[in-house]
Amino acid sequence: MNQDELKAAVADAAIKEIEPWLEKDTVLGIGTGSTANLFIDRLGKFAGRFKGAVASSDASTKRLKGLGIDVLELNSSGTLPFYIDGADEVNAHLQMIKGGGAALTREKIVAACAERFICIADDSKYVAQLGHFPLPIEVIPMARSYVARELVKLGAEPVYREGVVTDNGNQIIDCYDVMIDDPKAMEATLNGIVGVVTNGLFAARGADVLLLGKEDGVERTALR
Ligand SMILES: O=C[C@H](O)[C@H](O)[C@H](O)COP(=O)(O)O
Repeated sequence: MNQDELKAAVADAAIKEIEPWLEKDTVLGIGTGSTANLFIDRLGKFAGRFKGAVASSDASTKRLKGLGIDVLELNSSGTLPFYIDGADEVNAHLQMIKGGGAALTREKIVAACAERFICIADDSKYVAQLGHFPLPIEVIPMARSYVARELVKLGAEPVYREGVVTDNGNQIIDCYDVMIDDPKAMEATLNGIVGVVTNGLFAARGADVLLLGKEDGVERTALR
């Protein structure tokens, strides 16, 4: 199976995981990216059977609406039963790096409001140690150079993702050469730099379930 087929397989598995919970008052949290898109496409056939979705990006909002799924405000949706999203890297503790598509801030907010985070990924995303994928950091534009200097002090090599403006009107710095020994500590340290809006480490709130697409099938890991 190629990578796209593995992504499709985990999207199918995620539908099976949540389908029994699709009732008239169910609101789902929905992620962003190519794997999340495959999930959204499959969710389309259930439009009308559940209340709607909270989306983590303008792109996912557009895709959901195009399939007839109502997109709701997070502030009036309360706690969501599920958040379904992909990852750029995921480890055995279901901690992740996310934000390759610059949607990390809204993803982290919607994930924080969910009872269960279901991560869907092909097995190229599975790593022993986070940090091979450059760690995205969303910054307030006027703080970009300051944040970059602070990142250098931490041993990272920050690179401005030129031309990218997030859905929140901010900018992205990608951090190369950071092997992350303690993801929770690193997440907290990066959050402490003035001007950082969000960093792409999802460690304090990682996933609860990982559906990992492998050549011999979808492997399900549940931590909670
Ligand atoms: O900002 C983007 C998100 O964090 C995505 O979930 C992540 O980049 C994975 O995307 P994909 O499924 O396209 O590999």
